[in-house]
Amino acid sequence: MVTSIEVDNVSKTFSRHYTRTLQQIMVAKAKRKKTRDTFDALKDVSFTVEQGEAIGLMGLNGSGKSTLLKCIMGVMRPDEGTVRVRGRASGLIATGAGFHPQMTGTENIYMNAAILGMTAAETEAKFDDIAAFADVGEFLDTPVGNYSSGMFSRLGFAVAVNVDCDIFIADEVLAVGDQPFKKKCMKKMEEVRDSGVTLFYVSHSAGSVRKMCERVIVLEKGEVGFDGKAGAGIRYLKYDEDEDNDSANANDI
Ligand SMILES: Nc1ncnc2c1ncn2[C@@H]1O[C@H](COP(=O)(O)OP(=O)(O)OP(=O)(O)O)[C@@H](O)[C@H]1O
Repeated sequence: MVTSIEVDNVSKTFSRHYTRTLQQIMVAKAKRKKTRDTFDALKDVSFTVEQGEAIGLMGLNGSGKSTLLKCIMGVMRPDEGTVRVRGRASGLIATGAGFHPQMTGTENIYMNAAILGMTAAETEAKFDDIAAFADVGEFLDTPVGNYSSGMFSRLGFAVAVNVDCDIFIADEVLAVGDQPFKKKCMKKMEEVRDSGVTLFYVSHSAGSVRKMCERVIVLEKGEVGFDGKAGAGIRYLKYDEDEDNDSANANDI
């Protein structure tokens, strides 16, 4: 077994501001109220992932999933602890992240691919596949600032999934796509997973996590609450009650 990701005692603290203007700060200070404080988005998170594992990262809103994935992707540094990643990581952390609104879809494909570590020649070779997967038609030649959120998601996923990578991260990428696109993404992610790439899949859909992942990590207020078999993780979260609703979608996608 080859270790793909090693997250070791990772903590990340953010500032929380209660005031925005100088006047508000003065008033708050006069009233001896706090103007800001800090909170821990990640607290002492540790786990190891073997190459080829498919992990469902789950947890309530604000539990720290995106923060953790940003640390794994290397776009954010933990305040404490270390993240070691073997190989190239690709994926989507937020819809539209890394896109420039005034550049066209085509230009953004090249820029986004470069950010994800692809050379211009690699992007050139994969361009037709990327464009076909995104399937945004003539919008490819218009500035992405005019795209709908679903179209952003299509373009971002199409680039990310065409990067030759060792780790693929999909954070809520399917939240804004339409049903045919979700189906296509799930099929593509299954292919990626089956090719031996390590997969991190963030979703609130128990059905799709069960379908995609053998292991689930649950974050609770920035801490690892559960790490084990997918079914047990979903039961731990008590998401099973929603399974009927959810599985309709999951079967669709
Ligand atoms: N750059 C930042 N500055 C300040 N606070 C932040 C920043 N990024 C995230 N947070 C906060 O950190 C906490 C964890 O956020 P994060 O986006 O990691 O949660 P999440 O589990 O991905 O949530 P969701 O399911 O809603 O996407 C939240 O309270 C969020 O407001």
